[in-house]
Amino acid sequence: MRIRGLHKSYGALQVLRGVDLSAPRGHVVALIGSSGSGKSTLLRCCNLLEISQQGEITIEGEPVRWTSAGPGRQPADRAQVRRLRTNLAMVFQQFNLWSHMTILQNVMEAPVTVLRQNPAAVEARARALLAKVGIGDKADAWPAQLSGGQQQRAAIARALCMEPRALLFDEPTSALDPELQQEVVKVIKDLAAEHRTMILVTHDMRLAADVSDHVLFLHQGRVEEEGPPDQIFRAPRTDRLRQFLSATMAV
Ligand SMILES: Nc1ncnc2c1ncn2[C@@H]1O[C@H](COP(=O)(O)OP(=O)(O)OP(=O)(O)O)[C@@H](O)[C@H]1O
Repeated sequence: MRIRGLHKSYGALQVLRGVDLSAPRGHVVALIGSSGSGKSTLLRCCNLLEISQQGEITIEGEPVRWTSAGPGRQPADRAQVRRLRTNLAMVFQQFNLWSHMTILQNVMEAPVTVLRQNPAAVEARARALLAKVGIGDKADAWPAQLSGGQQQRAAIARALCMEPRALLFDEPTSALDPELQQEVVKVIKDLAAEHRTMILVTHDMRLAADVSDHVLFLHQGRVEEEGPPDQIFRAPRTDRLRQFLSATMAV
């Protein structure tokens, strides 16, 4: 995925002000920055959940086509949007599992109804993914019967079941108690070790340092500094990043 010169405003509020981002295949990119710096907005613009007003988005070599070049632009091709969204699975802070479906049904739902894949094949894949994230025994449970960490792992299995080209994580551990965060962190680390393409918004600097190949530090809608995690976390170049890290690490 490649983004060039992305701008996004909500009314008079300029949230993204010319952001570039590259997430080559097999790489993990972490987005860090203080609250309100535009991290989630950038992630949501990547998969067109939010529509940016300016800039280019290219996914798997395919540029998004727009109706016009102006601020009122919309994606021009609905089929393209569906295809691109299918290729970019998103994991949210609040899990967003469907409460009226079992865990297995949650994981199977999109591949069966959206991709129209064979239910028996999807079920086998879903069960394998639930086992992979360590909740193979919870297939027939309801979401409310699971801990937050188990629900988030189910949400990750659901994203993986779409066999996406890239995974987008929006603060996947923020809603969890510290002891439950670790089980989700382990799953994300395992996925990073498999060289999956991932973009990860996180407040957890240790997670960002452990799993990412590249880190973007956003400040007021701009990329203030970027680089490999060693540089970002051990040898920050800008005062803003130094201040951000010392404030974050002090918490
Ligand atoms: N739908 C929206 N309508 C209006 N303003 C919005 C909307 N979504 C986000 N914003 C504003 O855009 C700015 C950036 O928000 P965003 O959620 O992208 O920041 P963030 O860096 O992810 O913050 P956090 O770490 O707190 O989640 C904030 O000022 C926020 O209030």
